[in-house]
Amino acid sequence: MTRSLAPPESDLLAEERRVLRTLAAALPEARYFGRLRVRTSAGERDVLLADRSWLGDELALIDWRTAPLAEVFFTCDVGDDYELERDDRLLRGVVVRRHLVHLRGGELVGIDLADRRLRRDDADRWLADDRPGPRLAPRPPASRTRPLSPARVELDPNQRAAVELAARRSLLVLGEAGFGKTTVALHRLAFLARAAHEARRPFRALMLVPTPGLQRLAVRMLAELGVPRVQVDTFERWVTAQARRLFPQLPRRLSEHAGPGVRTFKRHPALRDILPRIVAGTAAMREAQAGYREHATGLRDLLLHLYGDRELLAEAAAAAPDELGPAVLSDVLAHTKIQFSATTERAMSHVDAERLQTLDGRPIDAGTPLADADSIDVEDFAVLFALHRRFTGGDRTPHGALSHYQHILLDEAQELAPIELELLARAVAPDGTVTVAGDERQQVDASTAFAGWPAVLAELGRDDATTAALTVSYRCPPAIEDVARAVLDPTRRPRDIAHRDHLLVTRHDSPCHQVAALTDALLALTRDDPHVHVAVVCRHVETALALHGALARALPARLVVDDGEFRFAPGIEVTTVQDVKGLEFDVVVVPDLDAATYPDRPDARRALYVATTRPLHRLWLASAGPRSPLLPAWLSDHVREDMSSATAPPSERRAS
Ligand SMILES: Nc1ncnc2c1ncn2[C@@H]1O[C@H](COP(=O)(O)OP(=O)(O)OP(=O)(O)O)[C@@H](O)[C@H]1O
Repeated sequence: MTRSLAPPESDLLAEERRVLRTLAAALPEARYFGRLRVRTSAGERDVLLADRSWLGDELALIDWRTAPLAEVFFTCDVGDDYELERDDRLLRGVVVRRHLVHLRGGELVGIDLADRRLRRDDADRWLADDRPGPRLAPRPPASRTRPLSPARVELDPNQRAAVELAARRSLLVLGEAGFGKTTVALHRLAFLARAAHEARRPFRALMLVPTPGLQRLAVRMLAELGVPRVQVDTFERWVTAQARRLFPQLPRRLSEHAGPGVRTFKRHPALRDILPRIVAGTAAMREAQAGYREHATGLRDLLLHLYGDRELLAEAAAAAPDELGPAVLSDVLAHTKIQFSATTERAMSHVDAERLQTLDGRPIDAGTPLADADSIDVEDFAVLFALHRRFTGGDRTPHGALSHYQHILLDEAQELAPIELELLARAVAPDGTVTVAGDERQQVDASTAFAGWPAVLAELGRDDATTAALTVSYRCPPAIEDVARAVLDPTRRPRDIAHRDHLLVTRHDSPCHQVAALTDALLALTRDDPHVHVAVVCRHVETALALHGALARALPARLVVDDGEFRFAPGIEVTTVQDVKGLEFDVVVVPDLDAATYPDRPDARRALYVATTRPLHRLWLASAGPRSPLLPAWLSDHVREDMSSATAPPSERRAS
């Protein structure tokens, strides 16, 4: 309902205008997002939420991201008592006012109270709307039961045919997100394990997934399916263990500070093309052998010849100039130089070991550019196996042989590089088979150059694999699926925008406004639907860290980045696109749908596709600032705009 302002609301408006005038007089460029008035034993005072701190005679700005009083703003309502610990003192008070403000061109255009918005309309009148902030509709009680575990679902005929394919055949499982690829692949594994058991054949299986989160989920599902003795790992962990066993002389330290170009180069097919040059011996290798150079040609030194030889790198880069530009080569050369320098501990091995630790007990190089000295990259292991194979014709060393499996299941296989697939092909036992599950639309590792499924099968030596294309969607409601498909293909029209409850699209005046809206909406949702599992999925780790810091002041939100420690249970988890591959949640919030985070580029489309295809029930797309061009055009009418972006101030409208 919209109405004129009641007298107390008019008083509040006048008060807010005074605050704004006072601030403008003291700091003409300053802006603020909200006001908190507290009463303490020293009297009442106002603080303004801004993006910096400042203390004036009558007003104080506090940084909304870090100030302790900002926590009071996000966690308390008007009338609430609060207590803050600061410098061993307890600060107590009562919240007297708490509201967000909307400014445009320095003019006040709106004030958001807990249950109302005061706003200036097109004719310059101030009105009050009974409008709470954006809300996610709770799931209907009937759909609150946990979805069936993939281990317990009734397979459809298409899925069953794939699962029960003759045991000697390899399988490629394709389909859009949520069509049951992982489900089919796991059931296939169970089917093969049973068949081997019945035939009294040995059955050793390996399942590789891209993230620790999916690894944990897969382990659970395999236990539910009753499949014993399957090793589930990420490729990185598996290859590290294999390399450590077969090449124990390699450096123990894994690098932590390689530039982004290093991973791209080391996983790129063009790198493989120059390996024969190392096998034949480069000029530098011949000089080393002749004793003119310091380095011998031990296995690891081959990496120095491979990555430290500018001419050889340039030769590889010439084959893929778009992906392996000068920045990539500089990253590789600089990183190689550091990796092959001695650590300070080694260079100063004559000094007492204890004196080579920092005060907090860390190695003296930690946190310095030398931190990666004498280290190896996880990507080097596949390269070393490839070199070793090219030199010796096999995968055996004096320390053992590459492990072999009767079955290898590769989930999310679109992320694997050719040199990794080449190694995995050799890990399949002579009578073994492979299941490959994947979706090229979900390829998000920026260092992978995906060359298509025929190329993947060829690398694995499985051109004869049977392809199962899954066609039934099981995870996302149609309204969400339509959004996800249109993210990939903007010409796709929605089948169904009737189910509005499934979707919420908002744009906020600032990150502070956005955090306030997310906090309020998630608190309301978890109150109405206590068993809901929510993921806030950011594209970048830095955003996840910052947003978690802001949300965790008011909500029991957990941060899950890199370690895959999802609870798979009710709660709120702040995470990244990379971490949620293959997973699903009741509700997904994409909080960074802005133009800088999701520009009109294929990699951004794929990342957004992954994020938008995780929800079982609700999807909230939110942004502060210019909206991403990837938001489907037909959704524009459904965006709930914050004040300033929706209403130009009268002065601007008159001018235009
Ligand atoms: N036949 C089925 N009946 C009911 N539910 C199913 C069926 N097959 C799969 N599901 C459910 O669909 C959801 C998605 O399945 P799954 O994770 O296997 O899909 P996916 O294709 O691997 O997805 P992604 O590409 O996102 O990894 C899961 O909740 C799973 O339990």
